Amino acid sequence: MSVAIHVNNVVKKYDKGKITIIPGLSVDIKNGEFFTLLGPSGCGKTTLLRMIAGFNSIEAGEILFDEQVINNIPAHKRNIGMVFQNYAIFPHLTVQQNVEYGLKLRKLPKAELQKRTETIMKVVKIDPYKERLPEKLSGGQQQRVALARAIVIRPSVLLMDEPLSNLDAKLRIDMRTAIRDIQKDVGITTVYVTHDQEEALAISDRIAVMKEGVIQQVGKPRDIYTRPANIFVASFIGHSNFFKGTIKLNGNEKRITFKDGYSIPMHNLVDDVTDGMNIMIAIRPEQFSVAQSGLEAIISKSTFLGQYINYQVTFRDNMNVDAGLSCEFVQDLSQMGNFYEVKDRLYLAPKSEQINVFTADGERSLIKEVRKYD
Ligand SMILES: Nc1ncnc2c1ncn2[C@@H]1O[C@H](COP(=O)(O)OP(=O)(O)OP(=O)(O)O)[C@@H](O)[C@H]1O
Repeated sequence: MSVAIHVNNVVKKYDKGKITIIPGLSVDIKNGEFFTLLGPSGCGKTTLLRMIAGFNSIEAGEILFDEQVINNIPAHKRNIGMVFQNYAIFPHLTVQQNVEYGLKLRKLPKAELQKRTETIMKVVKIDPYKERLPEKLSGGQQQRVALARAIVIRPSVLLMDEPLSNLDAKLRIDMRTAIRDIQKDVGITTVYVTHDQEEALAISDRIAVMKEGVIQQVGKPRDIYTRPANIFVASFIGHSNFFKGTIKLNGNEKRITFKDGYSIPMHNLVDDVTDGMNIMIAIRPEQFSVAQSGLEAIISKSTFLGQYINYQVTFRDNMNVDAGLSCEFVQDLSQMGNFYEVKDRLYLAPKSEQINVFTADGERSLIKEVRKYD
């Protein structure tokens, strides 16, 4: 029923071939996986999703569902369920009629049609409203109807394009949990498009981070957050503070040195490095600890966030890259020592086993572990 999706070197051009949006993209999506395409606006997420759906032509390469090439199979024969941002449910049909619509088109026997409709309305928790028209439902309920209508036909693949972006913040969080639970319940291969990194991290089995039609990294949410493949991913997912530095090799010892001369051991975490090599260092706010020695910083702002305090700091000699931008570290209240005030001076020691190191141009991680996610 559900299938794996193989995208092999696909190319998408618009404007009679004058503009290339996707220059040659490959990715394998596993059967039953919740797979998210994440990237900034205009990077080609929707374009790729529409190629899988059959609404966009494919200029080169091929897309397969399991072993079958689908390039030339029209959209309505690909057995796909789709959910969009604007729900796209029929306003003149009740909830139940909306859900059973696709089954009627497929001329299912009445008993089977009723059974499937009832089951799916219970799964997505819309059965109490089955007689209502969509206008009498909240946004979240309407989106559940759209989801039920997409999965009741038992599609091979479920495609979702920013399905939560019309909902308010709290409902978005409730719905993303619901979508994730329902997807696991039904076990259907799902490709989900969003530009919201927090949503992607919360909902996905794996994420492909895209930039200008090119996949930058594919991986589990935790791996992408902890071991980004390049500076684009490190800055797009979560917050990172960036510093320039150099590699120091001394026998078997590998260290990184910051601009002010402070250095820390990198043990065997980095490879493919040479002595004196220029690098870019990315440190997340939670990857600093306050210590006796480290990078000298002055607190410029402190924000109490309940579980955490977030401090904005400036470093001595403005040594961080983009010194004009806020540089942050956070203190977990459960491990709280001192509180700090604006203008306090302190030393921040990077946790060397957690931080990330890249080539000077930011294009490639030098952390050995990243390779295993390729
Ligand atoms: N039919 C079209 N003709 C020409 N250019 C198009 C067409 N559709 C999309 N584009 C362009 O292709 C690029 C990628 O668009 P796409 O909608 O895939 O991006 P996206 O990553 O989904 O962005 P968003 O998050 O804003 O929806 C954009 O620059 C867009 O302007």
